[in-house]
Amino acid sequence: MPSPAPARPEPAADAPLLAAPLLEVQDLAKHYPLPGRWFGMAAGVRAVDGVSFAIGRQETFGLVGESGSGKSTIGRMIARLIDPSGGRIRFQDRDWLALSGAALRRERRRVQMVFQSPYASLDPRWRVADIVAEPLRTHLRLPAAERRDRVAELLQAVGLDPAVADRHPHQFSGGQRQRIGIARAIALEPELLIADEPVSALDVSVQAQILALLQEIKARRRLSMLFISHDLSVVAYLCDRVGVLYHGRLVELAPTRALFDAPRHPYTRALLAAIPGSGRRREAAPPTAPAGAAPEGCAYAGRCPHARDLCRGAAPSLRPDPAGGWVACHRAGEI
Ligand SMILES: Nc1ncnc2c1ncn2[C@@H]1O[C@H](COP(=O)(O)OP(=O)(O)OP(=O)(O)O)[C@@H](O)[C@H]1O
Repeated sequence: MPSPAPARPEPAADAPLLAAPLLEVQDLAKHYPLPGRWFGMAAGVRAVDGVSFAIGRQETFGLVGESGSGKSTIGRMIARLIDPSGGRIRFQDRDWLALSGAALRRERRRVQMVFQSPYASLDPRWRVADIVAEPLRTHLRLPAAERRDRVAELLQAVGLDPAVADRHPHQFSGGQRQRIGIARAIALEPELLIADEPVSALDVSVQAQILALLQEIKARRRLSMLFISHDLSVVAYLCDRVGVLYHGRLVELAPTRALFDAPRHPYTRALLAAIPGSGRRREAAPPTAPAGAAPEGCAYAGRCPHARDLCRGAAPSLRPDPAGGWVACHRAGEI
């Protein structure tokens, strides 16, 4: 018999949503069964587990967490590249998960992704012009001459000379390739850009340039952005608010400044302390997200210096914090 899913805490009724958001994610989940086992949820990986947040118009929302915490899975579910196991996504007040077939193909242009690796995400056989023009051809069916003009415009918008349109990706540096990826992502004038670790494969020297480009494009085109990163210092530069993920769950969500000035969750504190030169005292071992099924209690209890029996027995839900953010910690009020 497949084992039943263990009881999960209900999300707080007043989960961190906004008055008139562009995107609203509620109780989102993605569970993967472990290979060779019965498909009982308890036996699988809870890659994402009951995540709720919203992104406002022209807001940049950061999702931060260690490798394996579920960041990319959330981004890919919002972009409709993979289907959730549960939960709801509303985009512009519409049921985003109800879209299928032609309607999905038509609507998904509103949400576009910039991927981590500018090496893997660009087909080496294609010319830059074809890479950037591809969404224009398939979604808008623009005639060739208009496509050429539009490609030139897009290359300029990302700081590239339109004369490079005839070259192939291998003729560019990593930073330039990421610019090409950004040009392709904005070609259809999306309303939400999902940037999944867009600078982590790049040399440190070019990371700042790409972040500045994303910031400029976001402001000029009045986009909203979901910015995914394992690096809190990068998130601090770009994001208005930040959600901290641990083991598939949001453990803290707050305006960026508040999160950095007064982190509430012990995991957020550990992440901040791990930033070189942060001057923060380390409270626990460097944070790494454990693989496998979450324990019944708080997933962070095993490495949390503040954990008590309560933390090991029941998972805390995300609750509003008097300081203005949201935190999922039984002891947030005491520590
Ligand atoms: N197709 C899949 N089948 C099984 N497990 C998966 C699959 N995709 C992701 N996972 C698991 O889901 C969890 C979350 O993965 P995800 O890639 O979303 O994390 P992440 O925070 O983006 O990490 P990274 O930065 O390393 O990509 C991980 O434990 C991962 O192994």
